[in-house]
Amino acid sequence: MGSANLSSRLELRERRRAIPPQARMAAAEAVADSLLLLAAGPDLHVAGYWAMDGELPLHVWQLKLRPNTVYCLPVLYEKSMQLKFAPWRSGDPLTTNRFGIPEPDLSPSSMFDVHQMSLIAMPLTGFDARCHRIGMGGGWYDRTLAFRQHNPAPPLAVGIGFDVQEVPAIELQPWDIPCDAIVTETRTLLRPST
Ligand SMILES: Nc1nc2c(c(=O)[nH]1)N(C=O)[C@@H](CNc1ccc(C(=O)N[C@@H](CCC(=O)O)C(=O)O)cc1)CN2
Ligand SMILES: Nc1ncnc2c1ncn2[C@@H]1O[C@H](COP(=O)(O)OP(=O)(O)OP(=O)(O)O)[C@@H](O)[C@H]1O
Repeated sequence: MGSANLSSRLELRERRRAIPPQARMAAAEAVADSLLLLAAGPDLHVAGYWAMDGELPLHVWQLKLRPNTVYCLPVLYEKSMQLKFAPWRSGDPLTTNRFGIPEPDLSPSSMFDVHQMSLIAMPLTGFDARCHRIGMGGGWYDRTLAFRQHNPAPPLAVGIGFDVQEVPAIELQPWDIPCDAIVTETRTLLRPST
């Protein structure tokens, strides 16, 4: 996750939680429209997340997706310590993972591998103008997207966060996978090409 230490990660999570409900709802609307512009093709598989701990909610985006786009949630696949992606629609059964986050209740064989995804929206704890990200510290997205170190998109890796989560500069660690884009309630940042 770069140079941010534990206390700044906690501080950034605190900032995220402090967003008032109305601003949070408005942000969910704005981010939905920006995400729809980023992934516009037919028959897409896209991944969101079940927002918790003040994360920017993606339910508006999910509701606005084209009918042939498959919305998925991340699932912890302990065998490889990577994420798989499971299709989920409102009403489908859920279970909870070891962090207490809801996951679709499906067998791993019905889940999608990262290579089958077109776009993965990742919750940010912090980000900088170069599209470097700080996550929750588990390394789940970094391990899952490690092949992107040497391969182009897809999947497009899109960080989602509020403007207040921006920090001056995040130093990349060798395993860090930068975002291709970061979407906030006011902006879409595209990663500089160098
Ligand atoms: N909504 C959401 N889903 C997600 C993530 C996420 O950050 N947000 N993940 C992103 O990687 C993955 C899960 N990784 C996670 C890693 C750490 C913690 C976490 O809350 N750690 C707590 C300690 C929780 C505990 O052990 O009981 C903490 O640091 O306070 C959560 C998720 C996949 N799904
Ligand atoms: N490709 C990888 N191979 C092996 N271990 C990795 C890899 N990527 C990350 N890790 C491990 O994960 C740990 C946490 O990484 P980091 O602090 O960057 O997480 P994060 O990016 O904030 O979390 P997340 O990716 O879940 O949002 C690292 O210390 C590292 O040990």
